[in-house]
Amino acid sequence: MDEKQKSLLLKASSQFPIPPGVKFSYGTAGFRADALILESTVFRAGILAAMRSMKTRSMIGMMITASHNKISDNGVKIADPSGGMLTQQWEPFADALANAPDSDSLLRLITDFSKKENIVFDGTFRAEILLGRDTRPSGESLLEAAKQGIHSIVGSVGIDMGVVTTPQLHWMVRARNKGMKGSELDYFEQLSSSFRCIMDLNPGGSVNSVDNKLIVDGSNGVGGEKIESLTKMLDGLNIELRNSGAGVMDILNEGVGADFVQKEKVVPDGFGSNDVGKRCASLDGDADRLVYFIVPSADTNKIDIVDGDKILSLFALFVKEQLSIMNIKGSEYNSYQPCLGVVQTAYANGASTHYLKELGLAVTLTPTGVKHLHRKSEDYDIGIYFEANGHGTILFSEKFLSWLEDKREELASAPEDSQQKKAVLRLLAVSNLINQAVGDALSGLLLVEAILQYKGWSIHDWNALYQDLPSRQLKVIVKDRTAIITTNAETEVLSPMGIQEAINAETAKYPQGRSFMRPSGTEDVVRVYAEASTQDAADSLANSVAKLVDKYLGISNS
Ligand SMILES: CC(=O)N[C@H]1[C@@H](OP(=O)(O)O)O[C@H](CO)[C@@H](O)[C@@H]1O
Ligand SMILES: [Mg+2]
Repeated sequence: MDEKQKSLLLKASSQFPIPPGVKFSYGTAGFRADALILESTVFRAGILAAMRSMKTRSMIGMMITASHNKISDNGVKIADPSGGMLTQQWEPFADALANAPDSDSLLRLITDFSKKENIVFDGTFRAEILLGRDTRPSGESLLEAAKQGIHSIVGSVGIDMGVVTTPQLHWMVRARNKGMKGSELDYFEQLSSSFRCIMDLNPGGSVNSVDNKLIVDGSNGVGGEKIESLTKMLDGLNIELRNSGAGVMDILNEGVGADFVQKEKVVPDGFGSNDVGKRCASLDGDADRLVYFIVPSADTNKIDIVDGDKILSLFALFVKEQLSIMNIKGSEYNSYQPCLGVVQTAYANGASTHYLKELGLAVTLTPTGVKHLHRKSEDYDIGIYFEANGHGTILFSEKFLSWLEDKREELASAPEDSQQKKAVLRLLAVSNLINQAVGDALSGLLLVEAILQYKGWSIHDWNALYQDLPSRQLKVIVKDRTAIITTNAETEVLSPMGIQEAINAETAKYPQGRSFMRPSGTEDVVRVYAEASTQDAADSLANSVAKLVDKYLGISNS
């Protein structure tokens, strides 16, 4: 590194001292904290993004968001060239960078790491970073900090995409690195044209046969604004947007949004007795999560949640159906058997896992966090993953897509009503509609709507695929959650010794009982999950396990 680069880094970083007494960690969802203490972290993440761009010789993404967290929080995540999450191998460097106490130690870290990774700072490569932010007011000043970080590496440029959803930014990075057009308009065009294509292939054409009104809770965030732009380009879908964030009293994620709805299981603000029985959906604050819900009666504020597991089940059912239409016995299609796999975490409702296995699908569990689910899904020709909280997508392998393209050509002259041809065209359209970089509430919503239309199903028909087992989640504050070691996709505890046997003994007391504990990757708590055949039983099992956590690891336990 030459003297010019060194002094640029020293000078710029001295403008962004780290706040005293805070430890930052690039957890499951990037850096996240109160926005007031994040400037130095975002500045340093800008440096990291530029270095990642130099290392990969590709465009990198940087998204400023704290998703479903409170409006006063913010955060930053890096998108790798594929549009996916930053490689885990760089996470320790991200942590070290964010916590370096002063400019000199920061410079030393950068010098050492760049030597190890063979990154040469000679200004010859033009590192490019696509920048996006959600609607949080703190986003603007943090964006400036990010730019300063990027500019402190000679030859690096930041391209500001403005206010976008997290999945939009990831999509743009992926598209641009594939040499395709990657503006917001391109994103909307791709989603709307592939949606139209699937709808046109539906048995009744794009004319809607089921109740087509969908009410969307935009979480008072960026998703609402974007869904309005998208809806303008769509026919065959009637969306009523609520909680758009436009009103003076509308506070991001407060009493609204996918996280609130899925965790609290009560109606979000702006919904009520007039919505009984209607098809409703909630996005989260940065629109990478999607859940549906039904208000079952005017007498309660409770809702029936149609969560990520049910979205996964609907997608899996649809894809499986298309594969079996293509795979007519005795036809040439038998020669290649595409492998369809589904990926969940331990939080998936047991009834969903049972349903998917009954469908004959390969179901795998991974640890919590979409990076784990995403990576596992890449093992399949078609890998579908979802977290129960509504983050998920469908991944198509290059091999499978080129096989589908060949089939399309072969069937070009087949009659318009050829079922095989339609199935091929549908799956190709799904691969264009669904965001293959990360889970995306907008593209997920369009696919749900298109499939419901295809099947002629109401939200009630969909919800009846299986009935969720009653479940309960609790948080327990412990002395040191890093003392916990889990295994088997976090379903079992290895350390502290003895606790797993105690959990097993509790769980065995309950019909259809299942429970586990794990340290959260985003909060300083231990999460306890339990399910059983009745709500009372699930509550009681969760409480017993929480007591065990407290006994073995609690604050009072010295
Ligand atoms: C039970 C639960 O919902 N956990 C969430 C939560 O992780 P924790 O490690 O459980 O804090 O935040 C993650 C990031 O948003 C998300 O991927 C995950 O599903
Ligand atoms: Mg989110």
